[in-house]
Amino acid sequence: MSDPLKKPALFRRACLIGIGLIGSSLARAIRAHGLAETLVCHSAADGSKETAQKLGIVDEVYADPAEAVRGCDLVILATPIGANAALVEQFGPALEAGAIVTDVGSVKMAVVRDVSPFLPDAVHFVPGHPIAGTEHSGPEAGFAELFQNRWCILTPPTGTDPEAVTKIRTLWETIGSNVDVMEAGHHDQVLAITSHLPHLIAYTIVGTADDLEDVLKQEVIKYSASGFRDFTRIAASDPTMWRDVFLNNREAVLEVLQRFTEDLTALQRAIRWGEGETLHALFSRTRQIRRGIIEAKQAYGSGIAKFETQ
Ligand SMILES: NC(=O)c1ccc[n+]([C@@H]2O[C@H](COP(=O)([O-])OP(=O)(O)OC[C@H]3O[C@@H](n4cnc5c(N)ncnc54)[C@H](O)[C@@H]3O)[C@@H](O)[C@H]2O)c1
Ligand SMILES: O=C(O)C(=O)C[C@]1(C(=O)O)C=C[C@@H](O)C=C1
Repeated sequence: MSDPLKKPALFRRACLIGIGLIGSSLARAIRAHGLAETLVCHSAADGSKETAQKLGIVDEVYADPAEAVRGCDLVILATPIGANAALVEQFGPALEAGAIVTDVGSVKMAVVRDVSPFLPDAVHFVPGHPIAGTEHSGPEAGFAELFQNRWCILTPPTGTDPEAVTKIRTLWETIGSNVDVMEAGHHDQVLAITSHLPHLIAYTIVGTADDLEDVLKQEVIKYSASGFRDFTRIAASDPTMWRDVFLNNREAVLEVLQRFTEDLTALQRAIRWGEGETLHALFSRTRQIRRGIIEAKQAYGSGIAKFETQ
């Protein structure tokens, strides 16, 4: 018999579209906090959904996305952003009135552009982006604690039902995230410099090292227990996900890349002409910035600083 005193779950039936690193971490966290009575998923025919079922992190798996979302009051898109439009076109007509659709994509303007046209009027769309991840992919790489003490940014378009936004905020806060709400275009500009450009630099530097002559390449591998190793971790991130990020945040990335290239050229000049003061002044400024970030993270109680200062 069901317990009459038991609080109902935040969602009756939730569906994950995509059950890789982020989708499976969410599935585990939703399960751990009892946020959905039933949890189902659809994913590409790459073995993800079968693995998720074997891991016991979802109740049901579906090969057809429209079948997966039927009867759900929450649908979470956790696929590479280039896959969104075709998927929502398929499952949009099967969504029930009042359902909330959200996502975890690393770019927000393009997601709103791709998803909104295929959603029925009676469905609420609350785009989201957890600022948490690793270089690993797939359902086995996920873990329930991934979002603890991390930011999640929501970018609801003007006019979005406030109750739907509150429910998605509650979902993220329950699994341990700090939530901020901002406009999608602003999100894309901020993430272009804090996440997308660093990944582009990591992909470039590792590619450049790999293009060196054989002897040098051996040394790179041998001595990579230093700063270079951190770049190789980032450069191991999922190629499909990151291709889609750069293709879908083109303007903002090109803008910061332009400024970065100018600053790099100025540094190149300072090195060429022996301008030690210029170099010292920049390095002192950036050292202060790093210390400020660590202090701010400690103030927010984030676990990030703990790992980064080791
Ligand atoms: N990896 C990160 O660090 C990170 C962090 C925050 C947000 N994100 C965002 O999360 C999303 C998922 O990234 P991830 O790291 O979990 O990737 P992942 O590769 O680990 O998982 C992707 C999942 O999507 C499924 N998929 C791919 N194409 C599909 C299609 N056409 N139809 C149905 N399913 C499909 C795959 O089967 C897999 O289950 C991306 O939009 C990414 O921008 C990633
Ligand atoms: O820690 C990592 O591996 C990440 O790259 C995570 C990271 C980031 O750049 O901070 C990557 C992409 C996201 O959209 C959000 C988080």
